[in-house]
Amino acid sequence: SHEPPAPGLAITPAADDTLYRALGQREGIQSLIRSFLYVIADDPRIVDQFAEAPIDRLEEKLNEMVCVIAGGPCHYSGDSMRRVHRGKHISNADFNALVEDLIKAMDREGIPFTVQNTLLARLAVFHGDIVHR
Ligand code: HEM
Repeated sequence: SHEPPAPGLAITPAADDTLYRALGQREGIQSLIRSFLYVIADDPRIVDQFAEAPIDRLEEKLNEMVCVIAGGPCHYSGDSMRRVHRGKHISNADFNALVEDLIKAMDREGIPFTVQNTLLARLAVFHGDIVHR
């Protein structure tokens, strides 16, 4: 019999809420995630990989995840990054495309460069749980 796979990196709260406030709290994050999903929907490099994804759930879980890692008063109720992306054969190119889409969405939302980089750094730690799983 097999052991269940390790869940991967936990989605843990930030030490303080600086990033959460810089992103415009719950409303700012909601607006960002909405823009992000529109940019992905318009990206021929990766949109097909989301064809069967439950978009309402994805939107909710992305909101929760970004809120938590930004230090906001939220709870992440989704699955681990390793579990949710397992078997999807996501490549580095896919990952980079998604990061570019997030940057485009952050630009549209008027999020300053330094704030963008802080969020990207906190998401980058999940690369190993998402790519080639
Ligand atoms: C930093 C990068 C990423 C983050 C933070 C992220 C985050 C998430 C989250 C929070 C969910 C929802 C989890 C749940 O429903 O419990 C999800 C689902 C999903 N992600 Fe990602 N993701 C990333 C990269 C990618 C990439 C590069 C792809 C493919 C190009 C991808 C494809 C998907 C798909 C298809 C789902 C839906 C899974 C399903 O329920 O069928 N993700 N992701």
